[in-house]
Amino acid sequence: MADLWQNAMDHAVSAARHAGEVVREALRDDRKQTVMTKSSSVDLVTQTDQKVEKLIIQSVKEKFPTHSFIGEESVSAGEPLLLTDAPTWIIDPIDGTTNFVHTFPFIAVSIGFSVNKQMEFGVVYSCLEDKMYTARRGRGAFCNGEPLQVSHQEDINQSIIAAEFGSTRDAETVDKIFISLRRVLSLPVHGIRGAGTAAINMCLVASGCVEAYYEIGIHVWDVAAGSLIVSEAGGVLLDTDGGPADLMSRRIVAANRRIIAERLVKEIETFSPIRDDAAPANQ
Ligand SMILES: O=P([O-])([O-])O[C@@H]1[C@H](O)[C@H](O)[C@@H](O)[C@H](O)[C@H]1O
Ligand SMILES: [Mg+2]
Ligand SMILES: [Mg+2]
Repeated sequence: MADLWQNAMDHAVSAARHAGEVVREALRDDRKQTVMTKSSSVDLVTQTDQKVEKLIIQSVKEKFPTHSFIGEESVSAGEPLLLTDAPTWIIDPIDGTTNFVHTFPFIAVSIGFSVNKQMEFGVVYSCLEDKMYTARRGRGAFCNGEPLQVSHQEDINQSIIAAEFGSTRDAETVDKIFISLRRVLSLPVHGIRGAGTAAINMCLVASGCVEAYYEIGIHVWDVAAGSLIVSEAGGVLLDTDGGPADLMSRRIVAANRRIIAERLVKEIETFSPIRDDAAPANQ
C-alpha cells in the first residue's frame, strides 16, 4: 500500500494549480472584488475565496466521494469544523486574502490531507511566484520538485523570525502581540518578517529562508499543509506554550531546530483563542 494516497496527492497538486489560475485571473480582472468581512472588520473574504473552495471541493468529491472536508469558507458558511479519523481534506482556498485584496504579491492555496488525524500530505501553491510546495509523510518536502531543507542555524541571534498580526484587533490581544514582537526583536534577532500568509511563512521555514515562524490565532486550514512541509524539510513544530503542536489549538511555532523553537517560546506572550474544535459554527 506504499502509494495509497499518491492519487489523492496528485489530485491536490492539480487542484491547487487550477485554483492558482483562478486567483491570477481574478487579479487580472478589472472589476473590483466585492470584499466581505467575517470574524472582524479586518477578517476579509471575497467571492474568489468562495469560488476557489467550491471548485476544489467539487473536484475532490468527484474523485474521492467518501472523503471528508474542512474548508475555511465552508466552515464560515456553517459547515462543522470536525477532524475525524476519516481521510479529510483541509482547505484554505486563499491564504492571504488581505494580500489578495490589496494585490500584495504573496497568496497561497493550501491543501492538507489527514488520515487518522495524522497529516499524510500537504500542498501549498504560492500562486504569484508559481511555487508548488509539496510534502508527503516520510518522503520529504519539495518546491517545484526540488528537495527542501530547513536552515542549519542554531543561534537565534543569527536568525530571521516570521510573525503575523492576525485579524484580532482588541487592545488586550494587540498588546500581547506587541509584547512578543518587542521581546523577540530585542533578543536581538537579525530581523522579523511576515509574508501575510501562514502557509507561505511555513514554506519559508521549510526552505531555510527564515529560521522560525510563530502565530497565535491561525486556524487549522492555515497550517495543516504547511506543518507537514516544515516537518518533512527537517523542521520542528511546537505550540506557543512549549507543548507539542496541536493543529486545533490555533497556536503554532514552526522552526528549523528545536533549540530555536524553544528559545522563541520563552519570548512569546502566549494566550488561548477559542480552539478550532470548540468553536461554534459561523466563526
Ligand atoms: O484568512 P486567510 O487569508 O486565509 O489566512 C490568514 C493568513 O494566513 C494570515 O497570514 C494570518 O495572519 C491569519 O491569521 C490568517 O487567518
Ligand atoms: Mg488562511
Ligand atoms: Mg483563506
